[in-house]
Amino acid sequence: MESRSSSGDMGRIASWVKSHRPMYHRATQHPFVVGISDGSVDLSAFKRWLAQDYIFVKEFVPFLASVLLKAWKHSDDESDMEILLGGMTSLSDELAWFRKEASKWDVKLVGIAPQQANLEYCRFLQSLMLPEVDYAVAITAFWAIETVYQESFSLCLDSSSKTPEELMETCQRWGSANFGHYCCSLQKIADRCLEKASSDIIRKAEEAFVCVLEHEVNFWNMSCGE
Ligand SMILES: Cc1ncc(CN)c(N)n1
Repeated sequence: MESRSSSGDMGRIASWVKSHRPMYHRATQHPFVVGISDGSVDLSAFKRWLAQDYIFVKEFVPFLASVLLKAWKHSDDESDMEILLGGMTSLSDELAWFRKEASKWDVKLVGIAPQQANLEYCRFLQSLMLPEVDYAVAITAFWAIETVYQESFSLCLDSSSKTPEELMETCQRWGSANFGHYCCSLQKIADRCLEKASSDIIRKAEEAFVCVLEHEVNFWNMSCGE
């Protein structure tokens, strides 16, 4: 595990992205996303992802509420609340967008069972919602979850990508520069919290980061039908 001193001026988060590069790459450049960006995506995989991600995002709302509660209790910077409240607003938009997108693709959202990888990811979110989980750990996980989607979908907006027109809205939702700025704000919060954290909390935050990457890879695999 890399310490701040051995990573020079780099923040803790950037140093973890560097030290876990292969896993980070697997989560952010998964064949599912590469398939969207080169136009080879299997639309039945996209539809499966859409229905499963709707279930995930519904679980993500109480998780963000728990992060907000921790910020309210423990943060020494009032702007954290503003940034997280902005995140809550975009989640509300996101849920409405899923319903609209599902009707466009004729995908059923009601009565759909979460698949194993989704269930495990949601269980992980629930474990992070416990009051004993430190704010630094929860905000690190939150940053990682949002950032995997930002990095993944921004790949599909590259000028060299061949993303199908009907999937562009999906890619813009998470791949836009705006969403990128939001992820940078989350990274700054996480770095600030980690600067003051004990070595035990830092270790737990790094573990949470790696766990998010593993769950994201499993979620993409599940969407591909594996
Ligand atoms: C599985 C997953 N990871 C991240 C995101 C981005 N909120 C999402 N919607 N779904």
